[in-house]
Amino acid sequence: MKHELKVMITEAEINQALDKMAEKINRDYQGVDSLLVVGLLKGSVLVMSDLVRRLDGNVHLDFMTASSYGAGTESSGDVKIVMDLARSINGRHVLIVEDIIDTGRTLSKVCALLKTRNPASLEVASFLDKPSRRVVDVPVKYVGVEIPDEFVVGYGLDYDEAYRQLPYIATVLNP
Ligand SMILES: O=P(O)(O)OC[C@H]1O[C@H](OP(=O)(O)OP(=O)(O)O)[C@H](O)[C@@H]1O
Ligand code: HPA
Ligand SMILES: [Mg+2]
Repeated sequence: MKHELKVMITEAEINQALDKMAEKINRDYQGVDSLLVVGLLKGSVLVMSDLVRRLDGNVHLDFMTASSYGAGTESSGDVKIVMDLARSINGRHVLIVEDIIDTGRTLSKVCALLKTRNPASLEVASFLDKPSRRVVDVPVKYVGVEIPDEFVVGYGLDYDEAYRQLPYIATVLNP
């Protein structure tokens, strides 16, 4: 079936939001000798690459794969760590980058796990935030855009793995 998409956030609006997020992050981490940016695959790939290009200082990258949404639009609630980080985060300043925080289950699980590994600091930057859907409370220090309770695709976000490559964010009118 062909999906009908309606643009919610344009490429220009994404870039404006990224500029603001990066400005805050650069201000907060000024003077920190190195920042480890952790992208949660696969959703964070686009925001990760666009955000880190805007960061100053000594930035290192690592990735983790967490997955809870199968083929549908509802989280299974069962968050699996499919691939772990490549290196230790002991004593590191860690910034997790996500495409979206929805129920909060993914970030809650990942933050709890990473906290046990003694980072010097641990914060979250999520491009999208759907606060009305939250089931688990997770502190997100940097948010690009707050959105209403609609299933969105594009800019890393998928519907059954499709549409991640879109340079804008859209709603699916006929899921
Ligand atoms: O706040 P939550 O309700 O947990 O939802 C947010 C998470 O769900 C999506 O990932 P998904 O598990 O679908 O994997 P993906 O990143 O590979 O798309 C999205 O990328 C976030 O990681
Ligand atoms: O709105 C969404 N779209 C795609 N994936 C998601 N994972 C959580 N929420 C969403
Ligand atoms: Mg994800």
